[in-house]
Amino acid sequence: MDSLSEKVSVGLGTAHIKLENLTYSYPHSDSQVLSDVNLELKKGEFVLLVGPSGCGKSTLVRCFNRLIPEISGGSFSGHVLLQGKDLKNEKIRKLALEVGMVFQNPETQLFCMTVAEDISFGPENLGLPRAEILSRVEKALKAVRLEKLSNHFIFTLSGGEKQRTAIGGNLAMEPEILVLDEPTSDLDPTGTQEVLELLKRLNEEKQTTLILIEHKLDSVFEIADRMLVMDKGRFIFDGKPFEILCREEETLKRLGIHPPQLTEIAHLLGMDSEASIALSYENVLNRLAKLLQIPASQFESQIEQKHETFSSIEISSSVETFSSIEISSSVEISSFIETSSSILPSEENLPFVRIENLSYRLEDGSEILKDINLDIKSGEFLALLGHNGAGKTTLAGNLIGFCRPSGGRILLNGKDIERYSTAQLSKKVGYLFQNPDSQIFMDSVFKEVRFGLENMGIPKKEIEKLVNESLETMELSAYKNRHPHSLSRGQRQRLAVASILALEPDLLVLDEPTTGQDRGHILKFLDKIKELKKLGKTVILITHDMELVAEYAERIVVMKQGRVLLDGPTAKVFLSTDKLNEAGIIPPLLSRLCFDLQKQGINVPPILTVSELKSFLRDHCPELRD
Ligand SMILES: Nc1ncnc2c1ncn2[C@@H]1O[C@H](COP(=O)(O)OP(=O)(O)OP(=O)(O)O)[C@@H](O)[C@H]1O
Ligand SMILES: Nc1ncnc2c1ncn2[C@@H]1O[C@H](COP(=O)(O)OP(=O)(O)OP(=O)(O)O)[C@@H](O)[C@H]1O
Repeated sequence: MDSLSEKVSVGLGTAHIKLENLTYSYPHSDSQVLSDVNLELKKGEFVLLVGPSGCGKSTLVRCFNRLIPEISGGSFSGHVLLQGKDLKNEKIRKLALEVGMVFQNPETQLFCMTVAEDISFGPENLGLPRAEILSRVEKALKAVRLEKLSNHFIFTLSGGEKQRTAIGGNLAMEPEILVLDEPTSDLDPTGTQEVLELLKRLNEEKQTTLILIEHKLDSVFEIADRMLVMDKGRFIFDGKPFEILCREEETLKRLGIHPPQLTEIAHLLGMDSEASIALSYENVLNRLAKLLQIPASQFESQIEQKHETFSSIEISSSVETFSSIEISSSVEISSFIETSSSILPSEENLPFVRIENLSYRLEDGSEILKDINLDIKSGEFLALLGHNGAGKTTLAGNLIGFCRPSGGRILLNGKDIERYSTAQLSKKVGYLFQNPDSQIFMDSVFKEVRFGLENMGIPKKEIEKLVNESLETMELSAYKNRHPHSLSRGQRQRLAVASILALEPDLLVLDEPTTGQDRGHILKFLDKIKELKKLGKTVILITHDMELVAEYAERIVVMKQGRVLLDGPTAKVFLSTDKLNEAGIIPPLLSRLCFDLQKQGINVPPILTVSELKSFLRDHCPELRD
């Protein structure tokens, strides 16, 4: 046992969960996914499990209820003990009642017809009295805000609504141990905050032992007691989250695990070395306010500069927009438009995409999309945001011709999309499904990427080259002969992205493409998308990750209950906090800081990224220059 494993295995009293020398390989595979893992978790601990995509996190937690090796097969050695009891003779059915598990893909665990039936399934299996079952279901529905959808059919739910149902089902079981594998990946920011607060309460009030796997550390590092970092099937760090994040920043970044913005900013301000100051939003805000007591005049020129760049994006819809923003063209954006318009000649000078009075109704008459009007230019990078169930995926479905509008129309290059054949449309528009498993269907990684290209009539040699390039970009070359379903969730997501990227369509509609990815892979992938944008490709990114929106999108469209609520340049939209709140969106940390500084009369320009903050502070705070 190495020194780190020794440290990890030290615990007090009887461990709630104990792993002894756990080693595991999947069937038909020589490589060990878990290598001699030792761990003790105490009752009531709240543990954050992080690590790069494919390092073995999901594999590890599946050993806690014997899904591995019972269901998966493979070569397993070592022991898993639950309160001292070795699980090797336990039945999965029984363990499922003791160890709750929210899986990465909610669809794998929802099997009843309606939301309420699914949530009551667990308590019914516990043999509880009817009144207790009903009370638990009611509480769980409330906790995950699904009261209004309790009788809805599971298959009609949006991605986030399914994730909420899966979490609700586990809450209703009230297990002593709850494992959550990226439970908030499909939730809107408000939903994410609610679920995390709920977990914290569960942990404090019921002493539930929690193991939370997350790639996005911003909201979770403050609430967990302990952080375990995995790489290549073993633990490499174990300790208090904030300490690890500060002490091991370089190693973590190399692994693709990026520190939360709050710790990055605290580091920038030198606060991490001051033991007397707790790391909190308020303390960071106060420190910035103190540093930035600068006369307003110094900022005016900067604000103007920012607005010039922002104003380059035309605001098109009839919905509420930011009238204060002038509409003119910036050099950078207009050059994209020139490039793209020479590639994609548009009829009658129309924008690349025009959505006119679009509505979409279900058979029962309920209106999912209401009077949507949007113009999207070639080369724009637009983020489509909104609460779970707002209608984002439905709008995407209309754009790609999966759903037929009930009213209005969509023009692509000036031509109604109904006049395109499916083949023509699929060459122009690439759609990445919210759930990668909905689009993966070949039996090897290579064939999966090749499939779309073959249908485009490209010569064989050229296809091979394009497939290899695409796999290389998404760091999947090592897996090219593997069956896609033997990949980790993050790897499958990257495969789905690789298949779309290889086709280089004019319009890329990416429905939550970053789910299940570590930060390192996300940034590489979005940098690639940025390159495509420079070639005039248009990008619509549906996401709940506001930091990425701040970093990459020029324009934001916010939807609320089937309508467009806001439409404008990124920095401006993020300062519209009240409206965003209505749509379940919490602006990224830096926008919130700017907003709160402005409220204190400090005239900062809208800052969206840590590097923008860095250069701003370098210019205005001489004491921070080193
Ligand atoms: N059924 C399988 N057969 C073979 N290899 C598998 C199988 N399932 C997973 N693997 C491999 O095991 C490794 C660990 O996968 P796992 O799902 O545990 O990773 P992870 O850390 O949870 O990743 P992510 O963050 O992407 O979800 C990956 O390299 C994956 O390709
Ligand atoms: N066939 C259907 N029957 C009933 N309701 C439906 C159907 N299809 C979609 N809906 C409802 O329409 C609403 C919009 O769904 P959509 O998937 O477009 O939302 P979304 O904004 O993409 O959500 P998320 O962020 O959770 O993915 C949801 O409330 C969903 O339950």
